[in-house]
Amino acid sequence: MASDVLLSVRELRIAVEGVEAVRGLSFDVRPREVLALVGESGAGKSLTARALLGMLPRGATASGSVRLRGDTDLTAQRGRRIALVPQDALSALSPVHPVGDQLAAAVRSVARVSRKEARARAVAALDRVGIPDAVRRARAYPHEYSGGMRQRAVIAMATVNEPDVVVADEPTTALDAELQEQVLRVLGEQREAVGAALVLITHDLAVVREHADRVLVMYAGRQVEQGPAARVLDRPRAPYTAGLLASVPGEPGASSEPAAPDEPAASGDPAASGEPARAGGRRRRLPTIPGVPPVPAALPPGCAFAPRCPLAEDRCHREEPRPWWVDDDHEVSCHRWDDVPYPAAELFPEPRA
Ligand SMILES: Nc1ncnc2c1ncn2[C@@H]1O[C@H](COP(=O)(O)OP(=O)(O)OP(=O)(O)O)[C@@H](O)[C@H]1O
Repeated sequence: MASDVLLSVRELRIAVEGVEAVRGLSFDVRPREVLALVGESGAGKSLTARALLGMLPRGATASGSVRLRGDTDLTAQRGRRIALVPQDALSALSPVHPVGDQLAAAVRSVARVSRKEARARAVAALDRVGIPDAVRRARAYPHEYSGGMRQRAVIAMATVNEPDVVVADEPTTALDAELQEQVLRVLGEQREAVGAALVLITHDLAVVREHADRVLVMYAGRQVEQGPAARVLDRPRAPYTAGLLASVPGEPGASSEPAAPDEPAASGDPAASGEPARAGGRRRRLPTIPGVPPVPAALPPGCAFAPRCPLAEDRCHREEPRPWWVDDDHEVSCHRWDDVPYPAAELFPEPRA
C-alpha cells in the first residue's frame, strides 16, 4: 500500500440476493482529500458507501477488500476512524433522545471520558456546525430542529470523534436548494477542522466541481472513469461522463444553444431528466443520454453502457473494457476513450424541442 493512501478499495464486488450490483471497484482515498462518487440512480454508489463503513444491507455479500490504514475490520473503525453522514438526517438520529445526549453517547463510545467532558465535546461540536445557542439546543429533540439544523447535527455527530474519513451519502438531497450549499459548506469546514478525508456521493456535477479533488464515475456497478475532478470534468474520456456533463448547464461539456424562450428551468438528476435548463440567463433544452441504465439482474453483454453509447462498436457489445490509465492519475474503462471528442458535448446532440 502506498504510504499516502488512507482508504484502499480493491476489486470490491457486492451482490444483493445473489445479484451483483457493484462489480469490481478499485480506488484509493488519500488523507484529507475529497473524492466524489457520481453516477445515475442504481449505479451502486450507496452500496459502495455502506461497504466502506462495513454496514451492508441484509442479503448483501461483498468480496474484494476495503482497508482503512491497512485494517480490514471496518465495523471496529466505524464512528471512530470512519463515519457516515447519511441522506436522511431524521432517520440517523433517535427521536427519543435529546440531540446532545446522542452526541455525548457517540463520544463515550470511543473515548474514556467523563459524562461532563462528553457533554462539553457534544456542545462544542454543535457550536462548530453553527447550531445557535448550542447549550440549550443540545437539550432539544431532533423533531425540534429544522431540516438544515438536523443535517448539521448529523455532521457534528460524524465529526465529533475526529475520524480519518467521512462518507457523505447525498447529504443534501432532502434539503431545499438554499440549504444545500450551506450544509456542504459546513461539511467542508468540519472536514478541514478535523483533518478528515471525505467520500462524497452526489448526483450533482456542479457540487463535484466546487467541492471535490477527485471524482469516480460509476455506471451499472462499474467504475467508468476516475481522476482529478477538474481534469475529468474538463476533458472526460468516457462517453458516459461526457453524457453526464452534457446535461449540466454551464459545464464545458454542455451544449450552449438557446432554445424556446417559454421553457421552464431544469432540476434534479441531470442525465435522467432531459428537462429544459437555464444557462447564462438563456433557457435551453439540455441533451440527455438516451435510454436508461440497466438493472443489475439484466446487464447487457460487453460494456454495460454500450446500448446507450453513441460511440459503441461491435467490440463494445462483446467485451467489457478493463480500466486503463490514460495518464498518470486519470483512469478510464472504455474501448473508445481515445475517440471521445473535445468538447464532449458533440457526442450528445440536443433533443428537438
Ligand atoms: N437493500 C437492497 N435490496 C435489494 N437491492 C438493493 C438494495 N440496495 C441496493 N440494491 C440494488 O443495488 C443497485 C445499486 O443500488 P445503490 O443504492 O447502491 O445505487 P445508487 O447509485 O446509490 O442509487 P441512488 O442514487 O438512487 O441512491 C440497485 O439496482 C438497487 O436496486
